[in-house]
Amino acid sequence: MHFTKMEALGNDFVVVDALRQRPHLPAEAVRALADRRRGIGFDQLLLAEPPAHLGADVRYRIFNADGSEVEHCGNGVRCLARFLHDSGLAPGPRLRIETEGRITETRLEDDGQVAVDMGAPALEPGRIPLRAAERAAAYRLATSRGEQEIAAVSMGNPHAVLRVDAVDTAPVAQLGPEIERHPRFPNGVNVGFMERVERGRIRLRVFERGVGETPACGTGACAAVVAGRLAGRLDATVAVELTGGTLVVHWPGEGRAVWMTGPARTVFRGEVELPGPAGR
Ligand SMILES: N[C@@H](CCC[C@H](N)C(=O)O)C(=O)O
Repeated sequence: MHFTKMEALGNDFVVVDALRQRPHLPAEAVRALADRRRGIGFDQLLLAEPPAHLGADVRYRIFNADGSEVEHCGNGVRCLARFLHDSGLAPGPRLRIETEGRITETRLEDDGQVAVDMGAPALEPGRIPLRAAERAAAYRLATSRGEQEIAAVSMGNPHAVLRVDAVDTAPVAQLGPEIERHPRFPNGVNVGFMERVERGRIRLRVFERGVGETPACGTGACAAVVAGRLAGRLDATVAVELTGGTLVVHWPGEGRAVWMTGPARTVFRGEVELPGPAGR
């Protein structure tokens, strides 16, 4: 299978062109390829397929390193736009990319950055999904470290956002996996730890569902800005400083789309033998 290894702020991807090849990629093959010693290594595998929706340039599917298929990936969609452009599959600077049930518009900027319209966030518990009687600005979750207050946001995929005083000492490794699989989130959840620095700047670490802590998470950055804006603590444009670098997120407010801008880069291209039925 031919593939392209890409990264955005250290969040890394294997992009597979399934327009010109037809790889068979069951969950165990994705897990084997994700292995950083025995495979290629990545946070997500992105599969570019022919679009099902009229007016879309391409459809793409997203698989976490644990083999689970998910709904959206903010850094991934920027890498996919860069891949489609650089490989000549969609040469224009503006693309319409189809993911599960939504069209995402991307724009390649003159300075090499990629901007993406991430759509409007969903905040109703049923759409996240979160088990809660009604929508609230904050929910209380029982954890082994006591009750935690979280905001819950769907950017197409589910996010819990916790406010912390200092992101460097936040209990990401302890609370991340616990909240990721908390019974209140029936589909699991990505967990963001957000430190507000000023109205236009936050620091963020994200424990990604199906992966673990990553250097950057695009949908996580958007969810954190939405949560901070709804709490009245952030301006419409925010620099989100993640471990791997900075994303700029712009959200005018409820009912409006979130825009995110940041880098997306090809690291190398390669060919890999797909793991056989016995995983060899
Ligand atoms: N890296 C991502 C998010 C990928 C999906 C996530 N782990 C999930 O399970 O929803 C991003 O940049 O948004």
